[in-house]
Amino acid sequence: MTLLTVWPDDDPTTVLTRTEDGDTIADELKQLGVRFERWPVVPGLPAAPTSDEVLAAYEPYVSRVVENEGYILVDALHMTPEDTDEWRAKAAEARQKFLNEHTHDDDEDRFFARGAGVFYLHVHGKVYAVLCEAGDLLSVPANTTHWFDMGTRPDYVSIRFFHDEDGWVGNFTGARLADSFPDFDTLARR
Ligand SMILES: CSCCC(=O)/C(O)=C/O
Ligand SMILES: [Fe+2]
Ligand code: NI
Repeated sequence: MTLLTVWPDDDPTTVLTRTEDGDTIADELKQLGVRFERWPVVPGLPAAPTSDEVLAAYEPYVSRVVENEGYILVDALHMTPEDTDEWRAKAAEARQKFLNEHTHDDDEDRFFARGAGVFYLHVHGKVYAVLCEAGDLLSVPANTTHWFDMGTRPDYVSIRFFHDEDGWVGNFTGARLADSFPDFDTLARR
């Protein structure tokens, strides 16, 4: 289940909000300008799908977001566990990059077609951790300070939407709050 946990940004031991209720999560996030939606999960995607396979499966939903939000580039990323040291090294490197707090000049719309990941939004002196699971769309507005944890064994397929041809560009703040707050493995284990 999707999970929202909120802490003061200077006290990861004090939980201000913890909810798995989709409507409550959507309402809380709306106050930050963040869109949260749930789409029906399409079964039968390959373990390591191509972008085209993922986009075809979710075509009507993807088209609606593209039309409503004016996106010009859409792709799908996947992390599919492999039992090799090479894969584990690649996964650890990918994880570390997104654990660094950053912003984007573009909105960050992500739909999870499989698996899970946690977006940590650092806004108004609080940290909002959204554990997204398959079927969740999260739209983080441009310039929102955040980090992302895919966990120690990343396993997800995510559709990404962009307003320009440059694709993913992160502006790193240099902060590393990720080391103080419960990580993906901890939140997903509940
Ligand atoms: C779930 S897609 C990979 C994460 C990403 O693109 C990002 O910017 C996280 O903050
Ligand atoms: Fe990001
Ligand atoms: Ni691949």
